[in-house]
Amino acid sequence: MTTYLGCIADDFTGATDLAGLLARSGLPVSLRMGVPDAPPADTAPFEVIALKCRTAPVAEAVVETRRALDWLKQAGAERFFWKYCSTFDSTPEGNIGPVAEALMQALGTDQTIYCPAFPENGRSIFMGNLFVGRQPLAESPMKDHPLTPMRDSNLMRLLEPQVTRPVGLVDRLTVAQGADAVRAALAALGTEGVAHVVVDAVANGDLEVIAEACRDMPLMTGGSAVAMPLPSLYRAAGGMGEDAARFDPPQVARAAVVLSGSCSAMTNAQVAQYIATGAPALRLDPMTLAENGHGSALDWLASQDLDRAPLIYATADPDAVRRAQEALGRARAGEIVEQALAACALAARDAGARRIVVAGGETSGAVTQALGVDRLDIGQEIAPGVPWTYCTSAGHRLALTLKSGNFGAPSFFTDALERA
Ligand SMILES: Nc1ncnc2c1ncn2[C@@H]1O[C@H](COP(=O)(O)OP(=O)(O)OP(=O)(O)O)[C@@H](O)[C@H]1O
Ligand SMILES: O=C(O)[C@@H](O)C(=O)CO
Repeated sequence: MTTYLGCIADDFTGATDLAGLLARSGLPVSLRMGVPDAPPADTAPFEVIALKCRTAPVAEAVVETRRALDWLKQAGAERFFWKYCSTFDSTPEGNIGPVAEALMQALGTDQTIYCPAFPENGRSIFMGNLFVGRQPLAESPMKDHPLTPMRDSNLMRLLEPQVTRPVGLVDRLTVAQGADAVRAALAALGTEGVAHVVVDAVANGDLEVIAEACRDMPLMTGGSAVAMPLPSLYRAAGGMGEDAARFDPPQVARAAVVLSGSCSAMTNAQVAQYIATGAPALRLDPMTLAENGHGSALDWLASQDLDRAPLIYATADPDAVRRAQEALGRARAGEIVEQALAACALAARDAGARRIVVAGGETSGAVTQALGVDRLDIGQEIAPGVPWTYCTSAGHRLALTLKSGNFGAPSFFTDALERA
């Protein structure tokens, strides 16, 4: 099947978020975990490749995204989307800007847009400043993120040190005038040599305007929501087969496990609420893991009734995360936890778990890699940007949900388990 849009996501929860929003169109979306080794076959109109490169060294992220681009080109895609976090998570070195520049160069294009807005999840952009709910990004809980603390809310200032060419803005006043005004503003910026354009959006209507204005750009970049209108726009333009069947989720056994490595404020609330329901829960402490390994977590898991969906979590408040990072280093603390949760996922699968709920993008990357999952089919959305997905791991059909740190209601874990 022709691929209309080739998407590259910088983490695994971000990729399921994007795939879930594209799938709202009813058109088939295929999500590949990492760049497939085999050349494209059995492709969908919307292909998403999930990478784990949000916090990778810049050179590594550029190489991986270029490989993904080549695969998507081979699949026939002519337009591309670079998906990063709706809270613009990146280190001062990158990787959002350097990857965008590398993709632009490979595609021979001089301009792209940056629109991480996701109004349904409270992310809006006004005058180039990103808000999380009513708080500027740098005053939101994102200031304490374990890997990418966000200490500035201005997207132009965040992007400038990451790119070599000029950065500009199309503001909300222009977006409010419609797609032609956005196109004209982009063209005017283009004549001034502005390659990287942040575009304001505060509501889904703004995203529809922006998508309409930018749908023919070789490369768009942003959060998932600005891509959401694209399937309908491409379908309306004609030429897209209507016969592609929507994915029909399989029945999976009830046995489940919940694995949480996200330390976001929302995941902290979700863990607390799930424990309050009486669910069995085990807290992992990075310092203890560093000293003793994760054997005792596996022993605990082996003693659990998986029909009660036990929770294993390293989720902690910012002070506890800081203490662990001071003792072990930021990257090492993260890795130890990711390895432990990945080992728990494998053990749970081998013990019969067929529904696995994972919280956190890096954590999801570690878990899906451990499970050897290379492709996910997109099922029902549990919360905006968090669908159930289905895959095969060691011959077992599994339902997997990869929850972005900040997404979902406080009742998310129960909500998820009630819906698959
Ligand atoms: N108690 C802890 N102390 C230090 N680091 C931790 C702790 N618990 C988890 N981590 C690490 O923090 C990181 C959390 O990142 P992750 O991407 O999984 O969650 P997130 O950023 O909230 O999710 P998303 O990227 O979807 O928004 C992981 O590397 C995880 O291993
Ligand atoms: O855009 C978001 O907020 C999420 O899809 C994400 O990328 C979390 O890692």
